[in-house]
Amino acid sequence: MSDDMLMHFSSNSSNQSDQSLPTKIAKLEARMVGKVPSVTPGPPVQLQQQQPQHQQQQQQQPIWSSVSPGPKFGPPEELAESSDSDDDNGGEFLIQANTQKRQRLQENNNSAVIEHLEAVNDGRQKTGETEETKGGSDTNRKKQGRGRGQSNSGRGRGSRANDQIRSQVSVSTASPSNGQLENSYLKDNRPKEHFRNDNHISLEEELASLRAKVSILEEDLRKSRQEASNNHDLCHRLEKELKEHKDYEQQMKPKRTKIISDLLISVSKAERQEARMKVRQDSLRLGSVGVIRAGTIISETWEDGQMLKDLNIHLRQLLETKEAIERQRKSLKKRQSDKGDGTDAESGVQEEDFLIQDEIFKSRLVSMKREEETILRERDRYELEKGRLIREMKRIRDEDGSRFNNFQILNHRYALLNLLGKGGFSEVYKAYDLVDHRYVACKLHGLNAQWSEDKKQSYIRHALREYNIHKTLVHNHIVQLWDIFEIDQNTFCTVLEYCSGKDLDAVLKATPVLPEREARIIIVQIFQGLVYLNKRSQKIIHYDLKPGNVLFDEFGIAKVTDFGLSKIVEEDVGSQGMELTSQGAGTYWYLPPECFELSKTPLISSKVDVWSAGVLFYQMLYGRRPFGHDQTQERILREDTIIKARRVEFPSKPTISNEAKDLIRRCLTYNQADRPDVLTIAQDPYLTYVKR
Ligand SMILES: Nc1ncnc2c1ncn2[C@@H]1O[C@H](COP(=O)(O)OP(=O)(O)OP(=O)(O)O)[C@@H](O)[C@H]1O
Repeated sequence: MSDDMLMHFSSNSSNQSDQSLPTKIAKLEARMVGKVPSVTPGPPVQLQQQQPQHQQQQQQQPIWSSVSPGPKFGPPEELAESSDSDDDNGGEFLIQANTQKRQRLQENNNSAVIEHLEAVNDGRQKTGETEETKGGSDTNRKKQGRGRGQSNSGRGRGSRANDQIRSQVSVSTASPSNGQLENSYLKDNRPKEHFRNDNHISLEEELASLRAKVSILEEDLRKSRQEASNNHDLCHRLEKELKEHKDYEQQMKPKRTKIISDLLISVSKAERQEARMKVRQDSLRLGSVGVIRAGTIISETWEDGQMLKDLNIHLRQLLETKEAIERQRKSLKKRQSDKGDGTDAESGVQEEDFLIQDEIFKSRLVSMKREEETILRERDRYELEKGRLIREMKRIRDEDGSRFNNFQILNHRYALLNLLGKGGFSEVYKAYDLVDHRYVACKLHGLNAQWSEDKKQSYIRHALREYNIHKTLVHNHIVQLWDIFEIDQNTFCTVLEYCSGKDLDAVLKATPVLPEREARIIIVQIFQGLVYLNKRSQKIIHYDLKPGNVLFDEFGIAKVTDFGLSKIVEEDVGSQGMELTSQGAGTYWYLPPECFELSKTPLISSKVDVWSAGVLFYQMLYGRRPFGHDQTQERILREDTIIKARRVEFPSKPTISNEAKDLIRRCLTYNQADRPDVLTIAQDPYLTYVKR
């Protein structure tokens, strides 16, 4: 075997996955041809470079000189040309071609040998890289062929290299009669006896196992390529499918939106119908609004329904009977005292009869009292129902009169459904967010067209202020504000988290007194919301805490809402609080004494909310507000009711725990300076639920 072959092995195998394999093969081949001592481990090219050039020439000289250019191949120039395009030449051709090349190299003073080998090697590496990325393209094959010079054809890196190994190995082992090799062996002057048979066999075995390894690796490579190509196809197919899905989705979106909003509209229409039917039915029992005319003035009046009428008649009859019995009893007593000696001579009534008669009257009166109490309880219940009916009637009337009652879709996203209620300057609609797919509450703020431009601007400023405060608040016990947008010149909309439960005002109207346990968990949640407002870098005073501003979601979680009057606490504010510059129209029952200070600008702090929460808690427990319960707003102001509210009184009924009363006393501390702030009162054991 020649050095030339070694060079082939080394260069062909440079990109194999098992780097040591070609070296091994080369070493084995070298050993087989009797060059064992001259081949040291490591890439052969490197090996040759390390040797002095004259030594290389000496070693190569006999082989090259022994090979005469055969008539078949012609001059080296021709070979160089033909090798470029011919991919089908076998190993024999390669060896001869290289030999031709070598002759030329020798003529060039053998100095270009190493360069040539490096070029061949580089060319192959390059081809290997190109093929790895592009795999099997014709252009690459050509490049590869060129890169390998005459000795290589354009097949894949691994397979070509291995083919070459195979062909060259077979040349050296299976075809000892090959003229060139024969010649080289003979000229090398090495006796054939050098080859020991046993050694030869073991080397052949090793060679065979290496070949097997190579073919396994080739097979693996082929499979990996196949897999990569399959994955690529799959990826391509999935991408296509995804695009189709997206297109379909885009196409379906308007249809789906239409279906959803149609469904919502039919449900809402059914709800509207049901609500109106219920009102009609309840009106029969509980009453309705009638119209009375007095001259040109038309006013509305409430007319009780049959159930209330019957109850009232029953109650009146009961009272009349009671009065009659009282009268009877009085006359019996009179007769008894007139008789004196215990016998009514005229009527012959005995003393005992008097006593029995009186006992009958008394017993009758007691049972009538019981009956009266039952009727009164029933009437109270009807009164509550009547209140609810009146609110529902008002809501329906507001809904019928609203310009947003025709199921509009606002801002291309919010499908308006039914009216939830109407406030001072706003209508709140239940709506469906067609983008985020959830129910929301759309609060429609309408500016009165009659207002002056100044008033409109002031209202917008006010609403934007509320929005800017509210939008930053994210807490479980604060109603979330999602969005704001303009509808027209005089109307804009804020989008709020929808709370499907009643508000606390409606709850207390239906059940004026809550069990302490229920009231406690509500006030705890309100305080958690307040703590959140006071733990932010920009503290907020709600300033309008009242039952109507506490909403419940579907799970009964209480949430504070309506930040229309809230104040941002200035950073440099002292412990006494900040100046209340705009009083706002807070509800007087729930505001602390400092807010009624008229002689100077009041200083306020989070303690305002502590007072309001105390009033709320009291109201939930006792069914009435602690100060000015029966008074109008105007009267509270006129009579300085809150300014005089120095001490809170607790009714004897219902029975409330001392801990709850203590909390209320702390919240309703008259002096602002002595009253705990939100963060302090939140530590109260009654509000913490921690087992001690
Ligand atoms: N986020 C919401 N989810 C469900 N219902 C709501 C929501 N916000 C308000 N409502 C209901 O809408 C109705 C009107 O609310 P709004 O806040 O406009 O009225 P108000 O507080 O009574 O009036 P004002 O704001 O003028 O004091 C109320 O019955 C309230 O319970």
